[in-house]
Order: sequence, then C-alpha cells, then structure tokens
Amino acid sequence: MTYIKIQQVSKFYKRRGQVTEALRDINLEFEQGTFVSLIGPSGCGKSTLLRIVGGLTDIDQGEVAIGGLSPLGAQKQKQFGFVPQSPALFPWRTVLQNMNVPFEVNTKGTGMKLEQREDPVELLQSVGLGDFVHSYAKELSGGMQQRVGIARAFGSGAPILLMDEPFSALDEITREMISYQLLDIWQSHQKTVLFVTHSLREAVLLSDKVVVMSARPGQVSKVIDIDLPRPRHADIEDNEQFHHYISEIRGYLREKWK
Ligand SMILES: Nc1ncnc2c1ncn2[C@@H]1O[C@H](COP(=O)(O)OP(=O)(O)OP(=O)(O)O)[C@@H](O)[C@H]1O
Repeated sequence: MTYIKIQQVSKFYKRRGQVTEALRDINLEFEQGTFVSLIGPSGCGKSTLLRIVGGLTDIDQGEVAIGGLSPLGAQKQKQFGFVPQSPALFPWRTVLQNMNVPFEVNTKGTGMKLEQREDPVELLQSVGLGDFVHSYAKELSGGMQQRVGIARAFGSGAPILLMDEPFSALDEITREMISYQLLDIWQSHQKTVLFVTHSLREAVLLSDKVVVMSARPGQVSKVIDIDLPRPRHADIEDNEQFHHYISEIRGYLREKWK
C-alpha cells in the first residue's frame, strides 16, 4: 500500500527577483518500510525533495501525502527523524544523554514514552559504540558522531527517516563501515528511509528503490528496483547483479550529460 505519495510536485525558489526552478513534475510512490535512495547531479533538487516530504519546504504545485497526512501534519505527529550531513549532537552531553534528545522534545505526536522506547545502549552497540555510551559527544570522531545520529534516529519512534548525505563528510573507509552498520540497523527496524547520496555503491547496497534524478530542474529520470536479497552483507558487493545495477544507474546519470 502506498505510504508516501508525491504527485506532480514542482518547486520554484524566488530570491532577489530571480526564480530558480528546482523541481519539475515529480511523481513518486513508496510503500512503508522501503529504503529509497535519491541520486543525481549536484543541484538537481534532492535535498529540496527531502525537505518537501519532511514539511520543511513548501511546494508551488502538486501534492504530497504521507499516510494520508500532509507533510506538515505528519511533522506535527513526529513522523520524521532527520539525519543531516553533520549530526546535531550536544558536545557537552554524553552519548547516552544525546540519545535522549528526541524524547525531551517529542512530548506529543508518536506518544512514545521514555520507558517504552528501545534500549539506547543496544542501539549504540548495534553501531559499534557500546564502549562510548558515557563519553562526551565532543570526544568522538566525526564518524562516531554520525553513528550516534543514526542510532538516535532509529530509536526515536519516528517511522520515516530522512537522511541527507549523512556520510558525505566522512573518509572512504569510515563511510564503507558505516554503510554496513546502517544496513544492519535498518534490517532490524525496517523504517521507511529516504536517503540522499552521491554514491552509486551506497545507493545499490542499501536501497529497495533508487530514484535517479536529472540536472536542474530536477526531474525523475528513472526509478530502479534493487532486487537483491536481504539481509545483505558485505559479500553482496561481489555479486554480479550488484555491479550491473551500478552500471545501470551510471548509464542513466550519463544519459543526461549528453
Ligand atoms: N533556499 C534556497 N533559496 C534559493 N535557491 C535554493 C534554495 N535551496 C536550494 N536552492 C536551489 O535549488 C536547486 C536545488 O538545490 P538542492 O540543494 O535541493 O539540490 P541537491 O540536489 O540537494 O544539491 P547537492 O547535491 O549539491 O547537495 C539549486 O539550484 C539550489 O541553488
């Protein structure tokens, strides 16, 4: 059943008399529990689309429905967890105290109470941070901080996670490791995820669907179903089909360069 429905959405930014057409006639539908990656050239409107779904940016044309609610309605009901490029952690709080933040600000909406929530220590263990529960956030590396942000989002009670290039500031080795941890934590929670990335590898590894977008004004070039078995592990990257998907996405991206 369709959970997120994006119908004929267009977006124009108007600033100082200049109009930028960011998105043109976007139509997409996703079922609950789907991991979706948005991939496309810089400036094609991936972040804008994510922000529209999350109710942070309004639309000029079209309609977005999330389980029958408007983005703002869904936002009010705390349906979204955000994982931005750099995690918004309080540096002088411990990792565990940072894990509590969604429950301090989310007094309404999902209605999830502190005592009903998932064990934060277990969540931190699942991203390899079991030994850093009582460390201050400022004592962690960038990659460790991002892992706290991911564990926190998965434990927040929000059914939809919006991730905007969460690994972009990380080195290649850390990035690879975290992508497997994200794969594992998603597997055990199966939340609906919209994940913006520039990495073809990450898109194929993580996703059920990859939305390939063309350069501005952003349009959907192709939606590719990633029909690789789950649960997925590192050895999936040796799979011929895995590389086939990467080439296919690259092909659609290049088509638009011509
Ligand atoms: N607040 C804003 N005001 C004016 N123009 C904006 C605003 N936000 C985005 N834009 C423009 O809209 C277009 C799409 O931007 P957006 O950040 O959504 O793209 P993106 O695909 O996420 O880019 P990147 O991959 O580089 O992060 C760009 O041309 C950008 O300059």
